[in-house]
Formats: sequence, structure tokens, C-alpha cells
Amino acid sequence: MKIAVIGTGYVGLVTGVALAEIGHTVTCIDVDPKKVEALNQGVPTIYEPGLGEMMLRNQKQNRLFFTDQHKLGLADAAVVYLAVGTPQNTDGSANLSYVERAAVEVAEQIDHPVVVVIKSTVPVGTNLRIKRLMMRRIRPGVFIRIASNPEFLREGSAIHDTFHGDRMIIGTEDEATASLLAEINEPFGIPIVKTDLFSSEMIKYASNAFLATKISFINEIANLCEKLGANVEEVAKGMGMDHRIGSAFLRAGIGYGGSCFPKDTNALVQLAGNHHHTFNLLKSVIEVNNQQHRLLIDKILERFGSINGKKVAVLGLAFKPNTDDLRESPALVMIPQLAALGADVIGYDPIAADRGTKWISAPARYTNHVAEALDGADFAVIITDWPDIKRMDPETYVRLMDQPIVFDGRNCYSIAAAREANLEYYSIGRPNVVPEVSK
Ligand SMILES: NC(=O)c1ccc[n+]([C@@H]2O[C@H](COP(=O)([O-])OP(=O)(O)OC[C@H]3O[C@@H](n4cnc5c(N)ncnc54)[C@H](O)[C@@H]3O)[C@@H](O)[C@H]2O)c1
Ligand SMILES: O=c1ccn([C@@H]2O[C@H](COP(=O)(O)OP(=O)(O)O[C@H]3O[C@H](CO)[C@@H](O)[C@H](O)[C@H]3O)[C@@H](O)[C@H]2O)c(=O)[nH]1
Repeated sequence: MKIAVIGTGYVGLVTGVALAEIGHTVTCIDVDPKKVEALNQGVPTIYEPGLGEMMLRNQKQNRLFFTDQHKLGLADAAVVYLAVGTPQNTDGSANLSYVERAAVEVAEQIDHPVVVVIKSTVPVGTNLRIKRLMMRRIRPGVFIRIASNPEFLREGSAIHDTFHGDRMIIGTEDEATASLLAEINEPFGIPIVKTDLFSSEMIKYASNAFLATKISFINEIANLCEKLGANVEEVAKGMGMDHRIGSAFLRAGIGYGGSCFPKDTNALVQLAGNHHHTFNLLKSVIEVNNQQHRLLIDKILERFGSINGKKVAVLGLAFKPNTDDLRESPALVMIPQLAALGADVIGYDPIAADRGTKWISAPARYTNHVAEALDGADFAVIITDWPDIKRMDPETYVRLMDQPIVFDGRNCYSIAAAREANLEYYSIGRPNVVPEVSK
């Protein structure tokens, strides 16, 4: 099948590469000529384990192409995926201008029937609205069908998720379109759920909102555990063994970030509000998450009083491990706050260090060497549970820092290991470790 994918961001690039991998001929189109140039040279524009090799293989086998010319990319495509961004408007609602622009571009260029598949996360009703928008612009005699096929990949494990997802959702207006999409995606071997357009759009928002709810719920339990002397990891383990609850997404921490949960929860609250429904539960989930981002600062101030002039190592800038994505990362909140309190901040990230200066508007230095960040530091703050940080022996902090005091937003080490290393250690929802000498 000849397929065009519009947008080579996270979702567009992974979708394009994966569809080529299962045998389709795919042309990915992006308005950014620099991205297209890099991709044409075989250089992936996002950091995603396993993506680069798969991309190159399919380019070499002439199944995967990149262009910034819509006309060229759409020329003989039977199916066109829209995978452009749907960022947040200032009021929290989803900004659909990129989807609309891409849809208009397709409508004006195509001269043959196509199925338009919306991969972007869009509010309920958008697919239908986009179809109508396109119908007003297509040439006489050209026919389009629309499908909603929301994406569920996680950054950092996008390739794995694409080939081993729990389900694929296909929302359509007619069985023929649903069957065509099922046939295209059949080689992925993932269970396919066929449904209507509106339900498909809602499944995406409801799924992200539910996962965010699990995280905020366990974070609230963690905050209570701290007050009551329980250990949230023990609690999450005990809860998660009940299969009705499940153990996934019960890791307490500094709060969720990333390009999806924050914006999609806000968009669902807005969407509900537009229909005179106050989504109280989700509003609280968002509020708890915002509070959670500030929690470590409170702990730091409680410990030190003032951090003016203190050297702090911030470990991890990305919103989660295995990605260089800083969108809505707790680091964006934490580093400016630390700097505003007078701390001398040095940020470490194994992959995203060079993005620090560009993304974070606060006086701070950045490095991709963890030892350089820790050297002579008065305290450290862990934002991202990168494998190399988790693997680090807690004794390393004692060896490198001026004062071995760690505020861990991701519960990277066991309480026993911190105690054994004589580390002063504050984590989330677990007992503090304060060695005798520090008391
Ligand atoms: N990032 C994720 O992990 C993820 C996962 C699931 C769903 N989603 C959803 O998928 C959508 C895309 O997310 P993303 O993170 O890949 O976005 P992104 O912002 O990283 O990338 C969007 C790309 O589209 C390009 N673009 C914009 N308008 C265009 C046009 N008219 N023609 C061609 N190219 C155009 C941009 O240049 C950019 O490269 C969003 O709706 C998002 O919510 C994202
Ligand atoms: O138990 C947990 C699990 C996650 N997180 C945090 O939650 C955020 C999101 O993590 P994750 O879901 O792994 O990453 P994303 O790449 O943002 O993926 C989410 O958002 C995507 C975009 O919509 C969806 O496609 C995915 O299914 C959905 O998991 C990160 O900050 C994590 O640190 C926690 O704090 N505790």
C-alpha cells in the first residue's frame, strides 16, 4: 500500500518507519526542510532506541522516503496519515491549527480518492469536522474517507510499543474503511478494536486521563505515607498485586510530565467544560501533579533554610528516561526555582544536556558527565530515573559531593542502600535517611 504520513515529529516518524517495516511504501512529509534533509541523510531527528537502524534499513530498501513537498508525497498515496502536533492553547484546549492546515493542504493537492487517518490526539468531534473542512476544498469528483487511529506509543519505548501494543483503535464511519485500515495494520499482530469516530477520539483522552489519575493517586498516597511513616513502594506493591488495580503507573515521584499527559488532561477538562460538565476528578489530578512538581523544593528549604550560594547538581532534564524530550519536564519548573533561590545550578543529562540552555530560562550550566555535576556539590536533586543514575552506587555521591545530600524525585535507590552508604537521602513517600553525623 502507498502511504503518506504528514508530520515527522515523534508520532509521524515512528508511524512512517513502522509502516515501512511491515512492507508498505511510505513517504513522510514535513514542512521543516531541515528535518527532511537530516532524515534523507539517514539521521533520525528524535532520540528513540532502535529507531535509527529500522529507518535506515527501510530507506535502503526503497520503502521509506522523506520530502517537504506535499504534492510529491501525496502523489499516489491511497492512505494519508495526519500526525502533526496538537499543542495546548493558553486556555488549556487543544490547538487544532496544525491539523487543520495539514488537512487543507491534502484537500487542495489530491486528485484521487484517499483515506485520511488522523493519528494526532484530537478532541471528540474533530475527525468529522476535519472531513467536512476537506470536503469543502477537494476537487470535484475526488472522494475522501476519514478514520481516527489514535497513537498510544510512549517515548523511549516507541518501537517496542508500536510492535507490541495492547490494542489498536480504529474509528470510522463505515465498515469498508475500518477493514482497509485493519488490513494495513494486520502485520503488527496487535488486537484491533473497530469503533465509531467519536468513541475512538474519546478512548485516547480517557486512557491518558486515567493513567495520569493513577499517578496523581499514588503521589497523594505517597505524601500521606510520609506523614504516617509508611513506605509507598510497599503500598504500591501490595495494591498492584490485585489484578483489578494492576501494578503499572503506580510509581510515586515528582509528578508526570511530557508532551501528552499535561496537555491532554487539560484539553479534556476544557472539552468537558465546553459541554457544561465540570470534570472535578481530573481537575484535582492536574492540581496534585502541579503540587508534586514543587514538593522537592519544600523539602530542600525545610532541610537548608536558605540555598543561596549552594551548589546543586540536578540529575536528569528529560521528562522520562530514554528520550531527549524536555516538554513539560519537571526540570523546567525545578531549575528556575532553584536558581531564583540563589543556588548555583549544574544540570546533568546523558542525552539532553545541550538542550538545557535553550529550553530552561534560568542561569545554569549543563553537562553530560554526571561526575562533573556532582563534583563539590552541596546537594543533588534527581529529576529523571535514567538507567545510569539508577545504576550508580549511592556511595558515589558520598565520594564526589561536598555534602552528600540527595533529594530523589524518582526513588532510584533503596532506603537500605542509602543508609549503608551514609547518604543523607530524601525520597518520595518513603522514610528519610539521615546519618548520625548529619543530625
Ligand atoms: N509524542 C508522543 O509521544 C505522542 C504519543 C501519542 C500521541 N501523540 C500525539 O500525536 C500528535 C503529534 O505529536 P508529536 O509529538 O509527534 O508532535 P511534534 O510537534 O513533535 O511533531 C509535529 C511535526 O509536524 C510537522 N508539521 C506541522 N504542520 C505540518 C504540515 N502542515 N505539513 C507537514 N508537516 C507539518 C512539524 O514540523 C513537526 O515536525 C499530537 O497530537 C500528540 O498529542 C504524541
Ligand atoms: O508510574 C509512573 C509512570 C509514569 N510516570 C511519569 O508519567 C510521565 C509519562 O510517562 P509515560 O506514560 O511513560 O510517557 P509518555 O511518552 O508521555 O506516554 C504517555 O503519553 C503518550 C502520548 O499521548 C501515550 O501515547 C502513552 O500511551 C502514554 O503512556 C513521565 O513523566 C513519567 O515519569 C510516573 O510518574 N509514574
